[in-house]
Amino acid sequence: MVSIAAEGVGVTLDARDVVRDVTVALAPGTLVGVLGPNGAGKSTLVRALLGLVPHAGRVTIDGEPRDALTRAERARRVAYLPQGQVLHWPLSVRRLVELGRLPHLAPFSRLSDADRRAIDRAMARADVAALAQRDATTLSGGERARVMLARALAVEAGALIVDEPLASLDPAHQIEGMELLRAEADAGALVVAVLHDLTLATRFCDRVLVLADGALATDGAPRHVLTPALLAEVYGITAWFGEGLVVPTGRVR
Ligand SMILES: Nc1ncnc2c1ncn2[C@@H]1O[C@H](COP(=O)(O)OP(=O)(O)OP(=O)(O)O)[C@@H](O)[C@H]1O
Repeated sequence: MVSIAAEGVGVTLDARDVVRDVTVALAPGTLVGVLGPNGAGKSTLVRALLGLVPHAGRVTIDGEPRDALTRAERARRVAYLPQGQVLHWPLSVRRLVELGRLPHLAPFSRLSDADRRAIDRAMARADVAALAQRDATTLSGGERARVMLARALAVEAGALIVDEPLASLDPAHQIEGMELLRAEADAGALVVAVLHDLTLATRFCDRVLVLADGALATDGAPRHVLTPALLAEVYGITAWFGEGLVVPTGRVR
């Protein structure tokens, strides 16, 4: 069980405040969507939580200051799938997913049976077992996205932070991806997912943080906070709401 809390987190890049004074407490067993328009600061916020970008304010993991944990300890507690990763080396898919076990390995040690089982589980859950021997640089965008998700799952961390994990996935794999994140949360993990799809966020997330211009515009259960007024204000769109669907229908003039 892993919890993450941010207090007054702010990020300034090129003299611009791209994340502004964000305070949130993220509990184990929840699937939290991070929403907001392009450039709102979603990726930068999750990178700040992970300590990958210098920031103002405080971040704690399980109540301990994040920076008091070693890099390996952080990596074992919080797995991260960055946005749009590019692969440079011709590794097999299996080898790539194996990299997810690195935080668990002592220097120069080999994978244990437990590591291999974790890799098998992650590959099965992300539906990439059939790709195991493929050169990862030859995968389609959607296949690559699922392999990267498998690598993050292979960590078997208590918290999983995924940045646009559904990008390039076909509709069936998008739903499967969200079901998988939901199952992780139901099994006790804290899952934080940067998302663009309002319907999937509404259907699967317990809570959404909506960012606008770097600041939290709202934070709560999607069905309560994703209102026509909020979508107009934050995204500049109109939307049709019904049966758990939120379908953008036009732009606010
Ligand atoms: N290294 C950087 N230097 C300067 N500005 C940056 C840097 N990285 C990001 N930004 C800017 O910070 C803002 C927030 O970027 P971020 O990637 O966090 O947005 P986002 O909400 O994740 O967007 P998207 O939905 O397009 O992925 C953007 O305006 C971006 O151009």
